[in-house]
Amino acid sequence: MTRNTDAIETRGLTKRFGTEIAVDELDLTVEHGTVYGFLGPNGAGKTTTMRMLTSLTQPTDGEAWIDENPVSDRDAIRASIGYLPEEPPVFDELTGREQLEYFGRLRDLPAAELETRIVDWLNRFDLTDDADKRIDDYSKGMRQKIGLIQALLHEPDIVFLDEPTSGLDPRAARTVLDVIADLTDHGHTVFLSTHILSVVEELADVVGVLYEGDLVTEGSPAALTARMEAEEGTTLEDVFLSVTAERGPAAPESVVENAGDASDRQDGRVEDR
Ligand SMILES: Nc1ncnc2c1ncn2[C@@H]1O[C@H](COP(=O)(O)OP(=O)(O)OP(=O)(O)O)[C@@H](O)[C@H]1O
Repeated sequence: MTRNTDAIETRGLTKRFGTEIAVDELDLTVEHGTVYGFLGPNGAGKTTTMRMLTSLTQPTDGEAWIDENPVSDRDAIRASIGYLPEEPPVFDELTGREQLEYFGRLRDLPAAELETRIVDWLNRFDLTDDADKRIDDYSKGMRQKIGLIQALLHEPDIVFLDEPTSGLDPRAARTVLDVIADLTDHGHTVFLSTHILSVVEELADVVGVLYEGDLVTEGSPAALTARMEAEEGTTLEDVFLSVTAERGPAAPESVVENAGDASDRQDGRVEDR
């Protein structure tokens, strides 16, 4: 893929629910063919951001583009994106295979091609033997696998994954990580939200940490850990705990103002925005 535009761009993207600000003037740029690891504590605004980027909820303010198309233009971005939300959107009364066939038809995939892809994906996720069972008889992990296949079936340029390894056994989780690596090898972009930091450490080109709707730090995993001063063995978990530490009276404004410079680190906190 040789395009000059970014896969995802947001400027001042904001979502309010009543008086609560879930996402606060978010500026993000995600390049094509990369994995963006989107971290943050519970309630930080990650899902809300992904729902705005996939056109499932409208921003209160600001703008966002997928591959140069504004997210408000749902038809324009539909073919380019795949989304695995926290709860996979599946019909309990269908079998796994029927669910994927239904979804593939919605995406206008030619019948023969659709069948080939379904067989391949079911096989890859070890679901072939259960493909003709109703989804309401599936385990959480099996539903998750169907949701993930559904997000990838139409081979979208940009994939949004919310906790993709949730409920998966170690072998299936490894398959997911391999799939994500394959996607970027083929020029696709992955926007990945997870609480499993080892996944991000392994896969992400860039990590952004959201805290109370603000992007409090961003960089490659190596750069973020290096920024925590030259402490041997600093992990992404240390960075996460540092930048998402409760903001209270003991956290002076200057920490935020001087952000980005490890020498300005105070109270064990590092912020670059
Ligand atoms: N539909 C809604 N109505 C009201 N408030 C909402 C709604 N959706 C989200 N929120 C609020 O917005 C904030 C961000 O929620 P969001 O689900 O985006 O967080 P998250 O980072 O995805 O959290 P988690 O890691 O727990 O999934 C929270 O305070 C949440 O209560």
